[in-house]
Amino acid sequence: MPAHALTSLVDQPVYLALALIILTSTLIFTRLKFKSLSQYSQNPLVPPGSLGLPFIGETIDFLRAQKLDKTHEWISERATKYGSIFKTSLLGCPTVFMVSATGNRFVFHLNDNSIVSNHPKTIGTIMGKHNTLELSGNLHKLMRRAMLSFLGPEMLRKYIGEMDLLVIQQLSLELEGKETVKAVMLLKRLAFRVTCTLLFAIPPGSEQDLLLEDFTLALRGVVTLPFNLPMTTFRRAIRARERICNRLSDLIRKRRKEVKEGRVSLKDDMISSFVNLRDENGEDIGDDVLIDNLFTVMIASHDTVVILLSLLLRLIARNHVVRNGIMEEQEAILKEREGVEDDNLTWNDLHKMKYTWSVAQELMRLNPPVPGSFKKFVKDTSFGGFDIPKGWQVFWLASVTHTEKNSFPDPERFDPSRFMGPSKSFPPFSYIPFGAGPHVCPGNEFARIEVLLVLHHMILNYRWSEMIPDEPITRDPMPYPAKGLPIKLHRLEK
Ligand code: HEM
Repeated sequence: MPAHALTSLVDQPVYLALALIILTSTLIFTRLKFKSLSQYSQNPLVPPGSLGLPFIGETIDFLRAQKLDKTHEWISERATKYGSIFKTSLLGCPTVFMVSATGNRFVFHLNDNSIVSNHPKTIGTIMGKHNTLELSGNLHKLMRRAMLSFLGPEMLRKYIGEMDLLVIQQLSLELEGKETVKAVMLLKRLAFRVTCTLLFAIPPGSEQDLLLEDFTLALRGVVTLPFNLPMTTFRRAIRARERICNRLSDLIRKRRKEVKEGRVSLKDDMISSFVNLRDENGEDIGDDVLIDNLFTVMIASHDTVVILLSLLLRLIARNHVVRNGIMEEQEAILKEREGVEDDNLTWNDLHKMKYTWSVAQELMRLNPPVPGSFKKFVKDTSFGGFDIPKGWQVFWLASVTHTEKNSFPDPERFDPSRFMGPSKSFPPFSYIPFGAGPHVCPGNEFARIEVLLVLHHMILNYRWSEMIPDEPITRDPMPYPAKGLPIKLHRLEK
């Protein structure tokens, strides 16, 4: 899930002039708004820090740091200078950073009347205005419950075998006979296939392929400037979103009919479980809400899992200790399965993958796939002796508390054993790769299973090495290997 987006310029040069005019008018308008928001900085009790240049604030500097994978340093520098709560200004809005577990707790515990999501316009447009992250109150609870009925342990146990089969099929389709492959693209196709097949019951084949094409176009719209003009990335993304929504709308209609005729049960897939949802007054909640929420699941289950898996494959290629540890654990599981009738991995097998998951957890500590996101205060509030005015935003972020010395001794060291054994507990809100509070990720278990299955089959069948030594991570804004992680494959003899 993107933390924020403002990194690429409009892609058609003919629009540059027009874009500048729109940008200038937006700047003038936003500057007025900014002026009224930043006047609060005269208040000596607002957090210390610098609002930077008028309107632009520190946005350019922040984006540059992000692109170079130096966000952590950017924040730590200011935290050292001003303390664990400081102000800056990003994207035309005074912004507070709270770099402590207590700051995280404060932000995640505030209720809907005090704080709301504040994603950039591109995200709202592409995910839809009813997307789960923007919802609050009863409607949010209703949609989350419906999602969790599919993403909770009871259902996961049911479809582990199916997910295992899908992973095996997709890996053999992608890797059979290949000596090199771009891992990020492979993982994107795999993750999309798993979500569509298991959660939406859209069978693999041409329909999924067409959806993936549109999905890829739509995602590009999240990380561009929001100029809805012909031939821009944003316009193409909006069109792609419309086609996906039409398809989801057809599927909702079809499933509603099938459920009514008793041909499909509400427990068969997420779309079926959505079709009969009613609000607290028994009213239909509208297909537009259902569509936006299904599309949110499609997006939320994609880059997150792909980033984690890409970074894991990169790590395994680089670190022999980690590779050997995972290999040993997975071989032991394979051995224990000898003579077992069930062809596919089970819930029980996954629970034995403790070291493998600890590696993933430690990787998410140092490189959270969702580094953080914006929320906005809708009421004047105060924290740690500072006033935070209504209208200011806060950027909650995982990465800094993930390297807090008191919670994680020797924080820069990669050490999966932090997550193993009974004494692994960290202070609440210090480790938050899946967020926290009312919007905490409902797909964390689904993600865990998908990641473990892919690693199991990859490590037992292949050895791989990076084709670009020391390929860096870039944040555009998601933390991906900069060149898509091309790898050289060597199939292991059985
Ligand atoms: C490694 C994988 C994943 C990571 C690191 C991750 C992380 C997160 C984070 C940090 C949030 C909170 C965002 C916020 O508060 O602004 C979130 C929300 C969400 N995630 Fe995940 N996620 C992952 C996988 C998944 C998967 C596989 C699914 C679905 C199958 C999913 C579905 C969602 C949904 C629907 C939300 C919004 C929840 C709400 O607003 O109530 N995520 N995720």
